[in-house]
Amino acid sequence: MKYILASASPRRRELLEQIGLEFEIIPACGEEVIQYERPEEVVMDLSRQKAEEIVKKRTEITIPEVIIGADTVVAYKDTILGKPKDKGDAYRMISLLQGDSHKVYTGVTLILRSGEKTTVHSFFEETKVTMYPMSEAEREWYIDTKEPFDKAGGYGIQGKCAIFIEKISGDYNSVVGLPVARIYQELLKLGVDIYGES
Ligand SMILES: Cc1cn([C@H]2C[C@H](O)[C@@H](COP(=O)(O)OP(=O)(O)OP(=O)(O)O)O2)c(=O)[nH]c1=O
Repeated sequence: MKYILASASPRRRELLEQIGLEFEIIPACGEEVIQYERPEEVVMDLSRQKAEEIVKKRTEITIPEVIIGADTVVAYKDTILGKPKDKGDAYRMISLLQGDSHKVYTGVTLILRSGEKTTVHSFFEETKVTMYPMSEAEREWYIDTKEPFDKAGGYGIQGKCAIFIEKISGDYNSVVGLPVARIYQELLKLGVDIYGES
């Protein structure tokens, strides 16, 4: 089985490396078109768009393959937060999230291709994250670390923002960008055992 990660995210790459999977990276570069309101639908749909873009690029396949697409957003009350566009946007996001709880959604689409058969399987993980209150000076300091800019919700739980995380409920790796345990379980359901392969 060949595994392809349809992502340019270094965090997703590191998480797949961490579990010992051998895989190729083919980032999806198409524009993400949001057409849903509920965060779980948004992330599943965007993850499918990313994985399907790679399927279209690979018309001739010689061995069975699994393509993995993923997308992460932060939801605070009715607001969905993607990546901040600029410093002001990052400040707005971190101000919204500090001193309260929010949810992080990561959607994953696995596309299994073997012979003539293609199986598309999407799912999502929801993780609740609670942040301590942050003073204005702390928010400014955090934005100056530049960490917020390529991350949904404008923070990285795995970086300096860790000092502001009071608690989480759910999968930590999903917040970082890829729920590897759930992916393993879902692959098993599809009949793919990444460690049992000969
Ligand atoms: C909330 C949070 C998000 N993130 C990251 C994970 C994702 O990389 C990013 C959300 O953006 P995404 O659009 O999901 O992914 P991406 O653009 O980085 O990569 P690609 O589309 O090529 O797969 O935010 C963290 O690293 N830490 C966090 O705590």
